[in-house]
Amino acid sequence: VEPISLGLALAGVLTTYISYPRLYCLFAECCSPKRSLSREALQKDLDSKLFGQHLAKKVILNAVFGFISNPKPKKPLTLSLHGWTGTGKNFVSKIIAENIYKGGLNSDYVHLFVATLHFPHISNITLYKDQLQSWIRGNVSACARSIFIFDEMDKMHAGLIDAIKPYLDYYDNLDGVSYQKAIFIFLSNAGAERITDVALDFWRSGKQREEIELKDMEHALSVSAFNNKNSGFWHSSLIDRNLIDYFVPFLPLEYKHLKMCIRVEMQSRGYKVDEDIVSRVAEEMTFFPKEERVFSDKGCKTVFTKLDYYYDD
Ligand SMILES: Nc1ncnc2c1ncn2[C@@H]1O[C@H](COP(=O)(O)OP(=O)(O)OP(=O)(O)O)[C@@H](O)[C@H]1O
Repeated sequence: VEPISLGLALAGVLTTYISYPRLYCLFAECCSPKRSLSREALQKDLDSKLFGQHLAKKVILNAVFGFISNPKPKKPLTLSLHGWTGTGKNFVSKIIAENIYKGGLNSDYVHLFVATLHFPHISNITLYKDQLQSWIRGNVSACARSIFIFDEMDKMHAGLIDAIKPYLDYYDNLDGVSYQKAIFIFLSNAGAERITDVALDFWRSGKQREEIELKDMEHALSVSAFNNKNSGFWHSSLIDRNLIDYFVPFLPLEYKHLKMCIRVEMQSRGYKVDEDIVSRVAEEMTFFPKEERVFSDKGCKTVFTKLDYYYDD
């Protein structure tokens, strides 16, 4: 190919890319993808991948889809996910991220903060506050539809989260930046005991777990519970100002849910599902309360490493 023709061809491709951003976004990741979130795809993902969390599924599907479909939200979407360890809080954040951005958690527009990793020293709190503010400001300036996930919120110093309070509020813009299209997801174990109490009451009275309704969890996730000194709750000021849109309860997982997690893992490793191994791995887990052994201590968290023992060749 002669250089002039090649140059013209390249220029043509470049012009097409610039004039048709939609075409460009087919090949590279874009902020605020034109292809808006598909409710069906998100629902399918939640139904097929997330086990034992009927309440979380419903709230998340409606909250995320409603927010993304709204062209002019008045404030960013703020979800606070609560529950026992290993019940799917990080996992669901990943599903949300993947349904909005192709790259999921690895997308340039999705940012994960882990309290003990990114903000370990209380003595550096002033520095962390400045860093967090400028990090969020910078990322939202670059992409309004940025997603921020804060893990281990109950281990985060309360003063630190106050630094992002203005960004979660109903401002059209702050210093020229609008945060109204951003999504903030907070993960914590706060309230897990109370959620478990409700689930246990249902189990003891012979009711189906799926009969638990959000209103049954109201007390478990009530402001008074979180403002209780012993609850370790971190964001009472965010609650006072009604800046959290949804409190999402994650129920403790039962034996049958562990088996579902193990089957998925076997399949993803390319093994044929062996029900005997599934039961043996699930039985190795520890359950509580001691007498009834209903809920898994670690949710689905360590089932995967236990599986290694059976496939060590
Ligand atoms: N409800 C669930 N349905 C399907 N898989 C699950 C569920 N809960 C957990 N898992 C599996 O277990 C892994 C660990 O769970 P995850 O990290 O989401 O727990 P978590 O609730 O965020 O726990 P922690 O509070 O300790 O951070 C997930 O990556 C997923 O593979």
